[in-house]
Amino acid sequence: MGKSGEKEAPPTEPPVPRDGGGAGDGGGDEAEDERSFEEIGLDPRLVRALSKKGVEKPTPIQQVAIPLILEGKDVVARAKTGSGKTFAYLLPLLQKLFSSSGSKSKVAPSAIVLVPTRELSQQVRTEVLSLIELCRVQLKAVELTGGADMGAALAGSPDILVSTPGCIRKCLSSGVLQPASLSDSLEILVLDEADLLLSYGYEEDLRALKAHIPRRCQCLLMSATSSADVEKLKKQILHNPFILTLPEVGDVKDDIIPKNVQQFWISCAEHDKLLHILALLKLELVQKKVLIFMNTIDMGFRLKLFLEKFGIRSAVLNAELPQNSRLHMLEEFNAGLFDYLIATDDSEIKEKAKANDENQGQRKKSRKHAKAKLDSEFGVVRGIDFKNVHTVINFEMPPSVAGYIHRIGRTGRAYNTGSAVSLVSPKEMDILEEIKSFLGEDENKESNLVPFPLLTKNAVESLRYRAEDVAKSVTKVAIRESRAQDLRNEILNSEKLKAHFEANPRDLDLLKHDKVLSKKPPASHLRDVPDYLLDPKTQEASKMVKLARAAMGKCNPANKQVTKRKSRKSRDPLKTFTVEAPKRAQGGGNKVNQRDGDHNRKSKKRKSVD
Ligand SMILES: Nc1ncnc2c1ncn2[C@@H]1O[C@H](COP(=O)(O)OP(=O)(O)OP(=O)(O)O)[C@@H](O)[C@H]1O
Repeated sequence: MGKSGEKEAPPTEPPVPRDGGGAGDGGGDEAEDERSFEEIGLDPRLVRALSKKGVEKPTPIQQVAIPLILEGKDVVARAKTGSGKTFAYLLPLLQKLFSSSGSKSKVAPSAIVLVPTRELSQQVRTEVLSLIELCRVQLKAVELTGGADMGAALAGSPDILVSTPGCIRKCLSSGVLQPASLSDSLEILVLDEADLLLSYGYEEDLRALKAHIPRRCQCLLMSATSSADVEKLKKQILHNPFILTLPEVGDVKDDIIPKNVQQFWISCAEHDKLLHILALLKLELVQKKVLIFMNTIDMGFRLKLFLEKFGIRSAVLNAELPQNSRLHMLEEFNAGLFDYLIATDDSEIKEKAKANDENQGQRKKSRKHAKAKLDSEFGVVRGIDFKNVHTVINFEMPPSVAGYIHRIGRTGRAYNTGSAVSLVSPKEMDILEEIKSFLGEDENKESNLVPFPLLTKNAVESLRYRAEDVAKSVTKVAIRESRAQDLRNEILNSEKLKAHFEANPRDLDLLKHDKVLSKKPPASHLRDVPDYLLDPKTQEASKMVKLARAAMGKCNPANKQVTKRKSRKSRDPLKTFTVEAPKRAQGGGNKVNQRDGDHNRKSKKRKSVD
C-alpha cells in the first residue's frame, strides 16, 4: 500500500454487507443486505450532513470503498458514470482530515484531488465546501485554477487542494508550492476521472508530481471505465491497491449502459425536428429538467431562438463560452434556476463524426471501439454531475454509440431514474441500429430502446403550422447575431462573475444565462397552446407526466428506487461489482467475494454486494 507499517500486515477483511441469505440474484430481501453510512464507519457529522442533502444510504461502490479508504488502503474504483464515486472518496477523505486537522502546522495541503477539467474541479470543491460547512469543521479547501492568484489561493495553508495536474505542476515549478513541504504534508492523493487525466494530456504533469508524492501517501483512483490509461496511472502512482470494479471486465455492455434510464426514440424527418421537440416540451410530454444535446453550436442557437418564440427559455452550454460563464451556467441549472439546457460540443463532434464516417465499417465490427471512445468524447459534459436531469433529448444523434451512452448517462444518476428521447431522422437510422444492436436487441430479445409512446401524430400536426412559420423566421443571420451577442454578453459577464464570486462564492442568482436573445417577446398565441389543439390522448399523456412529477417531488428517491431495483437485481451494475485485493495480500490480485466476506477462501469469484 505504500504506507509504512502496513506493508507486512495481513489483508484487511473488506467490509461485509449483512448477508440476506440469498444467492444474490432475485429473491432475497435487499434491505437486509444494505449497510447504512453509520454501519460502514462514517463519522456521525458526515452522516448528518448527507442526510441534510437527502442522501440516506450508500451506493454499492460507497459501501465497499469507504471502509477500505478509512483503513488507509490504496483503492482503484471503477464504477459506471453516476454511481456515486465522488462521495466514495470524499467522505472518507474528509473523515480522515477531521482527526488529523490541527495536529501539526502544515504549510502544504494534506489532500490533493486531481481532476481533468476546471468544471470538474469546481464541482468537487463545491461539494467539499458544502460538506465542511454542514459538518461545522475547521477545514479549508481551495481550488487552484492556474491564474496569477495561485499564491493567494495557497496562502493560509489549505487542507484540501482541488485542481488539475497542470496547475499543480505550475505551482511546484514556480515555487508557489514548495516541493519539500508537499512531500512532508501530503496524506491523500485522489485521481478523479482518471480515465481522462492521461487523454487530456496530463501525463508529464503527473510524472512531475509523482516525484513529490511521499511513499506513505494514500492514493485513490476513480474511473468510469477501465482503459490502458487507467492501468498505466494505476501502475505509476498507486501501490498494490484494492481494485473495486464492475461486473466482468470486458463485458462492455453491463459495464457502461446506465440501467436507470428508460430509452425512447422518435422517427422524424430532419426538417421536422424543431416541430417534434416543440411538441415534447410545449405539451409537457417529458419530465423537467431537460438536457438537450446538439452536434453544433449554430443548431443549439437555432433551437434556443425557436423555443424562445414559444415562451420556452433555455441556455446554450458550449465550449466557445468563457469558462466562468460555463461554470456559472452549470451551477444555475443544477440549482434549478432554469429547466432547459442545450449542450453542444461542436468542433469535437464534427471531427469525430468525420472520422467515424470513414471508419464506419470497421466500427460495426468492433463493439469495444465504443468503450475506448468513451474516454475522449464530450469534454464539456463528461463527468459533469448535472443535478436532477429527468430527461435527456438527443435532438441530433451523436456520431457514435459511446457518445450516446455518455449523453444518456447525464440522467438516472445514483438512485435516480430518468428518460432519454432521441429524435432520429432517416439519415441517422444507421447509428440508431448500431446503438440498438449494442444494447443487445435482436429478434428474440425485448428492446431497451423503444418508440416514444406519448407523442401522437395528431399532437405533432396540431403544432405544425405554428412551428413551421416560426422556424422560417429563425434565419441564419438571426442565429449568427444571437450567437455573437450571447458570446459578447457572456464575456462581459464573465469578468463580473469572477469578481462577484470571489466575494460571494455561494451566490447563484446574479446573471441569468437563459435570457431571451430575440428582440421581440413571444407572441401570446405562440406562448399558450389552446386546449382545442390537443387531442385527448395528448392531454392524458401530459397529465400523467405532471402527476409523475408531483409524485417524484413527494417521495424520497432512495425509497422509490427499492421497488425498481428489486426487479433488476441481477443486472443492475449499481449493485454488483467485484473487489480485487492487493496482490501481495491476496496472492495475485484475486477478486474477493464480498457477500460472505470469505475473500481468502473464495478468490476469483464475482460477488453481489447486496
Ligand atoms: N448514496 C447516495 N444516495 C443518493 N444520491 C447519491 C449518493 N451518492 C451520490 N449521489 C448523487 O449521485 C449523483 C452522481 O454521483 P457522482 O457524480 O459521484 O457520480 P460518479 O460516479 O462520479 O459519476 P461520473 O463518472 O459521471 O462522474 C450526484 O448528484 C450525487 O450527489
